[in-house]
Amino acid sequence: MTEIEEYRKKIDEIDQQLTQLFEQRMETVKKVGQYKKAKHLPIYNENREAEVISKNQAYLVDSAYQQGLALFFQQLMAISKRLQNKNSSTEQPLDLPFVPASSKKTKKNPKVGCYGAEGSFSEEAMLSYFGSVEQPHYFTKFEDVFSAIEQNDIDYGVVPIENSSTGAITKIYDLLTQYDFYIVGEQYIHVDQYLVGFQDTELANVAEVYSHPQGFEQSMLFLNQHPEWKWIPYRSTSESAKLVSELKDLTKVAISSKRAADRYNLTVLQEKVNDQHENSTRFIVLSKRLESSDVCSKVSVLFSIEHRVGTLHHLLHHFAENKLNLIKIESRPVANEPWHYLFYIDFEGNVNMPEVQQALQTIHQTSSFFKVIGTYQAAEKNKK
Ligand SMILES: O=C(O)C(=O)C[C@]1(C(=O)O)C=C[C@@H](O)C=C1
Repeated sequence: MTEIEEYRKKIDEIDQQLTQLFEQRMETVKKVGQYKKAKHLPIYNENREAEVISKNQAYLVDSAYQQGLALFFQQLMAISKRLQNKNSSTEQPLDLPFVPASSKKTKKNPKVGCYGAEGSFSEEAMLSYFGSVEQPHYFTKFEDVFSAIEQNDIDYGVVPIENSSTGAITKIYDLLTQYDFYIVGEQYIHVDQYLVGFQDTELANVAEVYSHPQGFEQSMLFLNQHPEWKWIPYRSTSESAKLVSELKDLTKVAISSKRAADRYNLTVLQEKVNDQHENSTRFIVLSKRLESSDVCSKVSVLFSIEHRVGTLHHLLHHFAENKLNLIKIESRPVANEPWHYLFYIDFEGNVNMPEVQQALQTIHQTSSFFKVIGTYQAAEKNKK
């Protein structure tokens, strides 16, 4: 027998013992599960799990294995919880207030609104998503879209949530926690920013440039070439174009879409001033109701966890365990609780898939706060 064969023989013997012990442990875990079911106790017991890990770490002779052993027991207990869950009928399926979704094309004259004015990127996203909209509503501030949904002035609201160059639009994430709404759709829009003004405006005479902070942020390289210009942040890029058009002052320009320039009779002074050529924004469609159908291929959840080492790792692990592809994670501070965070996760799947149900169930049990904030059809990313 070669040296490696001898080692492997030894490993095989150890594995056989481990397997026997694993089976014994699972049989016992099953009994604990039955006990918990009878006594209406929750499956997940955070303190007991911490105790199992620390107790066994203390048995180690070589402390270099501490972390590895902790991971080993975390995995083992994750298997236990799955087993207990499977054998327990007291576990309520996640109580999600779904309404069956009709196709977005067949919705009967919904009242729809978007952030920004006519000519805005949000309007473009709204029209791309819904096809056409009868009497669209326009809102100056992100929050206005949310309160219009709240007051039933509109059934659906379209807002930007993320830009490919500048990242998350954090205000929207915060509003998603403040309002109890759901994401029912998404739309990507290719974004090119334009410097717009009057036909007779000369760049050398410009004193002020108006835009939404996102417009400035996406066009930094261009703006840095004109350090003498004063940046005036305004409600949205489209409203900046509208304002410049109304002010009729050749020293004032705006950064906006070409559509907004056309809408407010302005001229393009400089094309595509955005830093990154591949610049696109992801918009979400919000509603008071959680809609779901077979075509939904993406799920968004919001949760918070205990402020302890390893909790996030432990929770994210449930996605991998259920072979679910995580698309995005975003964290936002919890209001009035310094250094505590809310996590937003988008992942691929449909809520009817058993592995999605399983992951949602476990995350629900493991997190201190949990909400499914949307199920929807993933949109095409490279929409120009
Ligand atoms: O001790 C329990 O309460 C169990 O259900 C067993 C077990 C384990 O596998 O050790 C499983 C899940 C709990 O979260 C804690 C521990």
